[in-house]
Amino acid sequence: MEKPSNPASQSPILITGGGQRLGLAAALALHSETTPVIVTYRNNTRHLDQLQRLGIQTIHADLSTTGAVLALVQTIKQQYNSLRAIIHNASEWLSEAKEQSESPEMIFDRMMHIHAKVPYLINRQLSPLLKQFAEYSGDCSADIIHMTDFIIEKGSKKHIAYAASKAALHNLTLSFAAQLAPNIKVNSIAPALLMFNEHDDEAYKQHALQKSLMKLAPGEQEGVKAIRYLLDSDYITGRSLSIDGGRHLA
Ligand SMILES: NC(=O)C1=CN([C@@H]2O[C@H](COP(=O)(O)OP(=O)(O)OC[C@H]3O[C@@H](n4cnc5c(N)ncnc54)[C@H](OP(=O)(O)O)[C@@H]3O)[C@@H](O)[C@H]2O)C=CC1
Ligand SMILES: Nc1nc2c(c(=O)[nH]1)N=C([C@H](O)[C@@H](O)CO)CN2
Repeated sequence: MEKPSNPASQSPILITGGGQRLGLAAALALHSETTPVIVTYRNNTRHLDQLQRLGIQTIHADLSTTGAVLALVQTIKQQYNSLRAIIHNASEWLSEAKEQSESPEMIFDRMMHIHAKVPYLINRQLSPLLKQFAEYSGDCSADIIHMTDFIIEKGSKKHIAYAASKAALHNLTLSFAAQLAPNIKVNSIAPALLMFNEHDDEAYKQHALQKSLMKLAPGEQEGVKAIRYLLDSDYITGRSLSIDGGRHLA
């Protein structure tokens, strides 16, 4: 693929893990002629056709190895001079409490890898492309957004490594924000419950809903609104945007 000749107007937003749920909704909401979206996906989902029909570039990338992360970075660098934003959305919610859960070593490594090492490597490798966007566009900064979680503030008995790895991701927000300013803003979005998973039963749902003041599962559009808010801002960097229904007060 040839690199675009008018880079400022064609600097894409890269979303990791965009084949379903929040990543998918963000890709559909943000993709436009002037700011195209690139989505990475691990497993094929029924939504990939829809993304491709809309002109959204889909790149297969199972990011569970360092080699695969570096291969993704190479693919992006070969095709683009600049990027408008990177949204680190790819995630797994592994629990130590499940009966047939993997070994603690495996859980810890997988959580730290996908939530901390992958964003760290991608940010280091691709920040020059984000900086390039800021330079082309004159007065706009580029963005890095880390999807974290409400529980980085209090930990989690059932998702210990997940919580630690999301806390590490928020710490990356602080370091990269300082390192990459003023060309690139770097922020976290920290949701509590956004949406349930298919296998969640009614008892779990009721229990989870009671944890916030708003008693809602607001859905992926609440995440999309937070992403838009940060992309639109000129002044927010090194911060965490909480979307948690007041869970800290419940
Ligand atoms: N949903 C919620 O209520 C909450 C979500 N969040 C955070 O918000 C973000 C979006 O949430 P949600 O949409 O539920 O996320 P999902 O659990 O649906 O995961 C998003 C994507 O990450 C991909 N992924 C996971 N591991 C890898 C890997 N090793 N390599 C490549 N891709 C991978 C998955 O791919 P595949 O389709 O192949 O599995 C999946 O499509 C996440 O970061 C999540 O932690 C935080 C708090 C609450
Ligand atoms: N990658 C994911 N992370 C999280 C999920 C999820 O489905 N995928 N779900 C949650 C829960 O909704 C939780 O916030 C409330 O039960 C957390 N993280």
